[in-house]
Amino acid sequence: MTEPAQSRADFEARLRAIGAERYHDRHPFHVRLHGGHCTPDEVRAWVINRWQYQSRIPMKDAAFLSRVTDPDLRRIWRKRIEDHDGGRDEGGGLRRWLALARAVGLNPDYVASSVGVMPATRFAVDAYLRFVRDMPLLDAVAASLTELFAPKIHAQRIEGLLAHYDFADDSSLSYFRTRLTEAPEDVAFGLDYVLTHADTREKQDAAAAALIFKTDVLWAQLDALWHGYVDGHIPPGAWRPGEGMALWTH
Ligand SMILES: O=C(O)c1cc(C(=O)O)c2c(n1)C(=O)C(=O)c1cc(C(=O)O)[nH]c1-2
Repeated sequence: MTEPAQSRADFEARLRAIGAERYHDRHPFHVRLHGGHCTPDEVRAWVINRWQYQSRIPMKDAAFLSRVTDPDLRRIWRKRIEDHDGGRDEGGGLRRWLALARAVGLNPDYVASSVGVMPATRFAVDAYLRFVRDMPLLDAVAASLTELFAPKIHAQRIEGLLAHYDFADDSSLSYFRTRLTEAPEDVAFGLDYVLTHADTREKQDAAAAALIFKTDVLWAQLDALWHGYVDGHIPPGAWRPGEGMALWTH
């Protein structure tokens, strides 16, 4: 027998509890990064691998849009692609991420090529893209709700990086500052969508499972980073310190 649906408030509390327990702000790599304990090469490895996630986000949002029949939903959702891609002249989040790459001494063209990304990162990011392409739209929106917890980690990151690393300044960290205003708008819509459309216990369970899946996508990327660059087990083909550096730093 299926259980009755949870109330809106209880279901929201359930989703938030998933973040409190499983979001990647609790991962030891982020504690190390924000606490100033990463070596410059560990920071570079993070920037290179995280590019894979950033660069696929607009592709997963395009996959989502390609399945939406409601023009109102498409109109709201397409902002996400615009935030990351921006206009031809000013660019968007992706270009801001490459400014961070340059600030940590990497050649942005090397980072943008994704050549040095670890296999585990590719698999995790690809799993997210496929999930959004293949699963019910409600689950796909629910998976994006990790962004509920992102403003906190972005604020911690700005503070931690500014306090501990020479490369950190307003321009190199502009990606995170911009997300502080972009993400809350997206997530307010996404949360309302999920709370409204998950109107049976079965759909609520599926949405909660989607959010857990997404926290795993994020966590697994940092596990791989730790294994590769803190413990020193760099997989074949992945970036090795010294590769992909800018010819000059500023
Ligand atoms: O720095 C982070 O910890 C972090 C996490 C997440 C997230 O929770 O998925 C996103 C972002 N940043 C981010 O910048 C971003 O644009 C973004 C989009 C999405 C998504 O699932 O659509 N998540 C995230």
